Amino acid sequence: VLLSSGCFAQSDDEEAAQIWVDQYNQDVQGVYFDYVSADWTYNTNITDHNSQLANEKAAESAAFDNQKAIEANNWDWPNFQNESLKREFSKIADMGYAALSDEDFNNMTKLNSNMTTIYSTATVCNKPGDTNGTCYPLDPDLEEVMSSSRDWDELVWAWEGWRNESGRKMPDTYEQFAELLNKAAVINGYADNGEYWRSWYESADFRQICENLWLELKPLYQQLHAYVRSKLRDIYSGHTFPGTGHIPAHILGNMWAQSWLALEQEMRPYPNKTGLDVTDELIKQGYNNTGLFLLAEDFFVSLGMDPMVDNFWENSMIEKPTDGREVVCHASAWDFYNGIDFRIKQCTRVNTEWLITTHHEMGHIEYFMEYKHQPVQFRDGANPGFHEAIGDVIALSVSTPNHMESIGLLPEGADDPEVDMNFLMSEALKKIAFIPFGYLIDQWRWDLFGEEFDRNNYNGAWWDVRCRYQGISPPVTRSASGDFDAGAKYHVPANTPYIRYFVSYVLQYQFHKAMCDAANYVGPYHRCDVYKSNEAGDLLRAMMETGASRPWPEILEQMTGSRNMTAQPLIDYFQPLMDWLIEENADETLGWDETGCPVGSIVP
Ligand SMILES: C[C@H](N[C@H](C(=O)O)[C@@H]1CCCN1C(=O)[C@@H](N)CC(=O)O)C(=O)N1CCC[C@H]1C(=O)O
Ligand SMILES: [Zn+2]
Repeated sequence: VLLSSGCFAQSDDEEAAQIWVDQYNQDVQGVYFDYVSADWTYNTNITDHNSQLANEKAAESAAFDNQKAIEANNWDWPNFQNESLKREFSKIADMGYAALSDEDFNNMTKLNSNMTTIYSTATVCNKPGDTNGTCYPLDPDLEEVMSSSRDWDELVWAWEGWRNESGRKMPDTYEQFAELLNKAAVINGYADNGEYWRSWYESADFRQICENLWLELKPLYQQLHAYVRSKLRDIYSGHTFPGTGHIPAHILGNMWAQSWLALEQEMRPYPNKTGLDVTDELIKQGYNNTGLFLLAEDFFVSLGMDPMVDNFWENSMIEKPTDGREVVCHASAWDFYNGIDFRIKQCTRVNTEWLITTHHEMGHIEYFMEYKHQPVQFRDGANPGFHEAIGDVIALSVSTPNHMESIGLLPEGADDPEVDMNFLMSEALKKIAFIPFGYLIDQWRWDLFGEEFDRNNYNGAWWDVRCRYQGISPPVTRSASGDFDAGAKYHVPANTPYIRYFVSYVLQYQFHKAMCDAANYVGPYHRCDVYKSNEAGDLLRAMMETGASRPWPEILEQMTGSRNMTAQPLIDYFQPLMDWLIEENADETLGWDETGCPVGSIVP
């Protein structure tokens, strides 16, 4: 509003503001649809041309966001009476990376796609015993070696080779990239990009809240770590483990040691009873990739959620293409912001792990569909951890012995207490093993953005948190500056924040408990299966449809009665296993040297 004095006063006309934002919500959907479509084309067909088109569309989308942020600030929205309108304006005004100049923004997206292309097309050659010079991609070949090989040297080949072909090619690019992320954050009034990312949790002491949750969960992790380390010492009796108590990172069944589920058979408390690895059953029963999706869809529909829409089946990429195209195999779920197009892109294989991942990705799709009526700025998780928890909370019911038996994937023994303990162990190998990993990635990134260490110690600082929090260590010497092992994990080159998974692993047990209580379930929570429960479904859907329209503590309270994240439901869920582990570990030395990595494992 131009005053007679020639100054601009911010308008407090909320009706005019509502009219403006209604128009914004019409216009923004087309802009975001174009950008997401171009990004989809690049992700499902990696070429320079498609990368360039996606970057151009990203720039157009950013220019739109930038323009709308400026227009939004014509209003005195911080003083709006209408809370929802104020919240919508605050999100439009916080323009993120669109604050950068065109040149900086284009440079940032180019650096980002360069690193994502390196990650998604890297291959490792010279496999021990190979004579034909074959080179292997991460997905599925190297991941298969990491989960099924028990040959120390073959595991070292895959573990070290992957890091050298992916992360090691990125640190200088990442340094420039981080500078641009920080530059945008500072323009928007944050100290650095880490503070910008943490702002999405709307909690002043978010970092402390996470540290407290980690400290609450650490005893459980240490018990599992001690048990698994003892078993691995037997399996790899010919090799020496560090005297500091760290576990060599390459023998935990996963390229990043973030899930130890691949060790389920060797870690089973009652080896002569069935475990919960249903891979063989899935294959025996002729499941194909689509079958895994239909299994997941059936559960969501049983809770009153929508089935996958037609164009989901037509346009999703559910397996690795065989026509020679290079694709970003890392699984992801896509919202095209038009309320119609929703897709999953993954290189599915028929096994237990992919059954879980398919539930995870479909959880995102169901959330997209539940909040599609919301204004675009509210089409998000209540906080990012909520989005990561939907699929997983469903998987907690699906994975139970009873449910597996009911869908014919567990031949027998669902009510056997020893099978129950085997089940809890397999859950712990997935969920408890993950906790420090989910926590540490952004501890490192927040400190990098906060310039707590410089380029010469990118990898030194990475291994510091890996050794201290996860109690693992590199199986071969790594360079503090020449290597960049963080870049060997998708989310770092792809620039996806990670603390959301740590938050999700806490929240999903709060959700599970609330849903089981709503379903009037009686018994231990680890045996609860909310399949077909209208009450559980109504509770979850009521939370999902609110999207990001209100502060997450209000939405959490509406669903669980608590405004805070609490680790108690997770701890209660695993209590029977914790008791068993304490007994089993009576003669074990718990933990590891938490001052850092074993001497000599990290060199300058
Ligand atoms: C396999 C899964 N892929 C992510 C996910 O589904 O979260 C992908 C890639 C990054 C974001 N993303 C999305 O799909 C988003 N569009 C979802 C949204 O809309 O917020 C993943 O990375 N996971 C699952 C367990 C832990 C972690 C890992 O594997 O380390
Ligand atoms: Zn996710």
